[in-house]
Amino acid sequence: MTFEDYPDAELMMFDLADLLASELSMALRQNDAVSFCVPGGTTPGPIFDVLSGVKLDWDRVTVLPSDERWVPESHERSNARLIRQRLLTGRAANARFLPLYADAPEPEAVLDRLAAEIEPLLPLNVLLLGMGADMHTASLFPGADGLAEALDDDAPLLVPIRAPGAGETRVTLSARVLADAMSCHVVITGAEKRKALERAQDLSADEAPILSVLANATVHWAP
Ligand SMILES: O=C1O[C@H](COP(=O)(O)O)[C@@H](O)[C@H](O)[C@H]1O
Repeated sequence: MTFEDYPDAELMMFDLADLLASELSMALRQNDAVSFCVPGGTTPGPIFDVLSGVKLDWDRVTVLPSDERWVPESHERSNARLIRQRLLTGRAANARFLPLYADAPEPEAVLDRLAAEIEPLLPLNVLLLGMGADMHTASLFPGADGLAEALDDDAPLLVPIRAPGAGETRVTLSARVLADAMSCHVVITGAEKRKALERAQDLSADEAPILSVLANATVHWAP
């Protein structure tokens, strides 16, 4: 793991957006089509705001969430909603979006169809992740029903997750899909998450699922 700390969050968001834009640009020079996987939650909005205005061949980029809350896009907790509102606007409106939600009461009914759409995008070219203070990343929650399957080396691409701390049912890209990304960045803010990241080093991936992606990741932290 590489750790980058920044004096303040605003600076970090700009620098990280710039870094992601260069990685996307380099990937677009080497590939006809590029995948860009991004988190939801409360942290990445400012990065999306910057990236949405960057000049890139967005029409050759497929954006997909790292995980999704099983709610329609009209719901305020939908990760797709955040991504559409903050990233897929301005210049980035030309990107293709692959949602991880489909209109079904439970994800199991549509998982195979969603996974078939993800498969051609792998390995992910550029991956941005968040982390919760409970050491979850994407929707790999400690103690979740579905976590063991999602952490397995032979896991399916997409796994349903149900966890007390997660609110609604989730789907998440499995740990192996995230860990295989060509470039992985984790963005976190605040003292609580920094302590959680330090604590994770002494735990197992079951207890601290963030560990499953850290080997090849750069963690970006600001107070
Ligand atoms: O529930 C989620 O949480 C993580 C972390 O979110 P944050 O609000 O603490 O930044 C996020 O990365 C993930 O995509 C989301 O579904």
